[in-house]
Amino acid sequence: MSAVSIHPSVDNGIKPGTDNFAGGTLQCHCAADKVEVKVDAQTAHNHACGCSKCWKPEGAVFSVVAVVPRDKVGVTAHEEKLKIVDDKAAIQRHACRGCGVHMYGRIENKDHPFYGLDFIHTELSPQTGWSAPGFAAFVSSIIETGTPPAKMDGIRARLREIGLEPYDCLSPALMDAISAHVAKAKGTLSV
Ligand SMILES: N[C@@H](CCC(=O)N[C@@H](CS)C(=O)NCC(=O)O)C(=O)O
Ligand SMILES: [Zn+2]
Ligand SMILES: [Zn+2]
Repeated sequence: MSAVSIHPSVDNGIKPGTDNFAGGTLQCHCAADKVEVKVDAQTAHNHACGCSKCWKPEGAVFSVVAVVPRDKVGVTAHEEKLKIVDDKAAIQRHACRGCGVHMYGRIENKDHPFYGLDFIHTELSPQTGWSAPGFAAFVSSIIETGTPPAKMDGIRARLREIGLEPYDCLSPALMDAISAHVAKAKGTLSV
């Protein structure tokens, strides 16, 4: 039996990012009039996401998604093709009307723990050197998009094998950052 497929960019091994990499462009999948986004920064917290809302390439079970400061992200071509997938979601995903690819996800709520960061998929970039994914988030959520629960043990084992520790929410470091943000707002944060 062939190995469980997670996402084409990690199924054959994960390539580390390049030191001093400073960004590049993202292009949608349209054959012509591609939406193009310029990102003037290396990504952080790159990870596989199993949630139903993040964009995945055809056939992939997981999305691969990272963050960059929002002021480092700009649309450089065919912005008119973009639409917000769900303007009620915390992350407003700007998708191409032509091909459906999500070009960037933006948080407009200034009180959100991740306000200031945009979510991007670096597989849309012709450049190499972007940071590599380091963990898998929202793993149990793949059941919501059709993965049989009986396959979950095998999928978690495969994620560990390729170095992506599986979590059913975010990684401990990010969950701690969220709780610290909440504690600070409540005045209960200890240092
Ligand atoms: N089980 C849900 C989880 C959705 C979810 O909470 N996704 C996370 C990871 S991207 C999130 O932060 N979502 C905020 C948003 O989509 O605005 C699903 O699969 O739809
Ligand atoms: Zn497109
Ligand atoms: Zn997600």
